[in-house]
Amino acid sequence: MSQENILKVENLVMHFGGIKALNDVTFDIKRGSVSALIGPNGAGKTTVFNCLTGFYKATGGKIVLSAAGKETSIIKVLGEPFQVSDFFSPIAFFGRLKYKMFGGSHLVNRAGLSRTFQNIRLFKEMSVVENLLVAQHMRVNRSLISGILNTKAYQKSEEEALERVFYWLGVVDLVDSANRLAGELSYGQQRRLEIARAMCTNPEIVCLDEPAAGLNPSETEALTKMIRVLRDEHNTTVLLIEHDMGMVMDISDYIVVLDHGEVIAKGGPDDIKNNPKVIAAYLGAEEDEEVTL
Ligand SMILES: Nc1ncnc2c1ncn2[C@@H]1O[C@H](COP(=O)(O)OP(=O)(O)OP(=O)(O)O)[C@@H](O)[C@H]1O
Repeated sequence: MSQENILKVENLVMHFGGIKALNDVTFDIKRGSVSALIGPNGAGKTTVFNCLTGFYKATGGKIVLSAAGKETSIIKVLGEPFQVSDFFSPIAFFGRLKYKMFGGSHLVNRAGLSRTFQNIRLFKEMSVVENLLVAQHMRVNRSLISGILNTKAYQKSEEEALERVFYWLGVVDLVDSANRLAGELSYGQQRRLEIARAMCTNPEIVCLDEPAAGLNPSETEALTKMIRVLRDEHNTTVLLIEHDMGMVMDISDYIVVLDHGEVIAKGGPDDIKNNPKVIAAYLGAEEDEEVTL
């Protein structure tokens, strides 16, 4: 994969019984970009996110993440079915067995990809700080012996985790709410906390599922600035699903449009705005009708 692309999705297929949610979805995401996945309701956007982040095991296709200095096949680390050829190659067999036993979405996160959810999923009975500490459990020193002996290395690891918490709370403007329960925060604050939680795992690419849903215009504007900060000051690639077209066109370097589980257009905001197929998909308009997004 070219160094320019952080994510390569090739011929992705996802079936739920008889429902073909995704059919041959192919796109690349450039490192350091803000990209958007858009499309009408039911187009398959969240299903793509769920396949990328390991919540679903795709029925077919390839997803390759180029982060943390290596290429990771997301479908492989989730545990693929055995192939007949594995029985002639012990290396291939044990490679697949390892991921069947120990693979999962935690490895996708460790490989450098994290996400937020369309329906906020915070630990509402825990404080803001605790939510961000829990998110880091894969990165901190988890040795039982070190914990019991409270070793220097253990203390240092805890201090670093706390520093990361306050760093990201600063970025999302929630330092003043650090000790409040997550469930007490306003909707917009909870959305920002979800972003901070995703960023605490130090991802190279973050997938935001409808980050502006339910936000008022000034909150959406603040969110737009925050996403630019992630890209420009933290070198994080951002892939978002969003229905707010004003925000998508304003912030995106690249847009992929899905309809009925298929990619119907890809390109910059100007190409997408004027693409008759996209207009037709969104507005149910005829392709030659004069409608703009
Ligand atoms: N777990 C599931 N089981 C069965 N069908 C599913 C499942 N998840 C998604 N689908 C189906 O896949 C299709 C795509 O759904 P998806 O949620 O990905 O669309 P979307 O583009 O994210 O829509 P929205 O903008 O409304 O969130 C829909 O027909 C949906 O019913």
